[in-house]
Amino acid sequence: MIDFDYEALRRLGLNNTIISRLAGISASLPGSRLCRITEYQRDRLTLHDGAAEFSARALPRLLAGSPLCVGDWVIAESNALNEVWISERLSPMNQLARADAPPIASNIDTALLVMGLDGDFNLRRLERYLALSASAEIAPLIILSKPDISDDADEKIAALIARIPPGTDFMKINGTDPDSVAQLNGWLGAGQTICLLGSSGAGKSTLTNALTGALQETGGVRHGDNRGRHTTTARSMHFCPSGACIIDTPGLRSLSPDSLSSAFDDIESLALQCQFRDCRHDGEPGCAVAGHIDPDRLRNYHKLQREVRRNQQTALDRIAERNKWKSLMKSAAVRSRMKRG
Ligand SMILES: Nc1nc2c(ncn2[C@@H]2O[C@H](COP(=O)(O)OP(=O)(O)OP(=O)(O)O)[C@@H](O)[C@H]2O)c(=O)[nH]1
Ligand SMILES: [Zn+2]
Repeated sequence: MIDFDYEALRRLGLNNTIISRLAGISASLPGSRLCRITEYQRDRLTLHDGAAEFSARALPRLLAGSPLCVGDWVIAESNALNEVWISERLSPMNQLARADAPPIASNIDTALLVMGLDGDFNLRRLERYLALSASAEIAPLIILSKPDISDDADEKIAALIARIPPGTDFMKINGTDPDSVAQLNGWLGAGQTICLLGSSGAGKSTLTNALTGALQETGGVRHGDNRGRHTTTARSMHFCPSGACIIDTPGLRSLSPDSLSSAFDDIESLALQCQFRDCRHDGEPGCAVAGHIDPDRLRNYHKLQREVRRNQQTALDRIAERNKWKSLMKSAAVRSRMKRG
């Protein structure tokens, strides 16, 4: 017998299709529970059973099959040591996944494709996200963020309309304005699962924070969540006061130097004209980039560059870099002491 509290789990997205899939599952231990995966970070899984969230691990036999992901419905069993193990996974209704990469999220009602009306605006990238949601048969909703800081929003929206399939929903939303965010209410009914996709800096966390902001407890499920403000480093599920579940994801692919160059080819081609070959576009003399590129976009570029570098570094490289910094800081401190003294 598998225990579950329908009312509580409905707020986590449980529906009749998933329940019907329980039929084929036989639980081996008494106290087996139906749960949803709310976070997946390296080998640490977090589950919610409608009453509480807790950590769990997957039985090796599950790890051998198709990978688990946030949004999956699973059966959890506790052993005598009070460890929670995932023993079964219910086949998902749908799944956002790319070839050759772990799945992003499953059992999704709407994919929110978040794209800034600033330098983030990129119709080719948007088409990749549209293709991704179409291949999973998940309804897309395009969110054009940062309308308040865009000076050519109308032109961008005209280009968007000319490019996307007719009938594709889109809306302008300023994630920092609650009235603007309220336009999303229609998509946030109880038990709806929304997945946010978009590049780093597009405004996904801002939107998640705005949508989950209010803290309140309802029916045993923690709605409005206390993960606090975050930048997206892991895929995780958050709960809205309205009863919807939001899955926030980090930028789609782990970045490669090539993908960074193609996304920022304007910066990289201007950089060829900087006076110094190793110019960091941070106030150096003869810099061709700094004055010509939106400062926010330049900041994001630097952030992503650091990310790429970190991905390429080995642990030894990182230690060497830290030591180099330490000795630089030390000699700078000595110099300033000498100046003062
Ligand atoms: N003016 C304005 N700023 C916004 C809006 N949405 C997001 N921002 C700002 O844009 C920056 C990046 O937003 P985030 O929400 O952190 O972006 P993200 O998509 O979560 O990025 P990652 O966590 O790196 O994946 C932050 O400084 C936000 O305050 C908006 O609609 N208007
Ligand atoms: Zn420069």
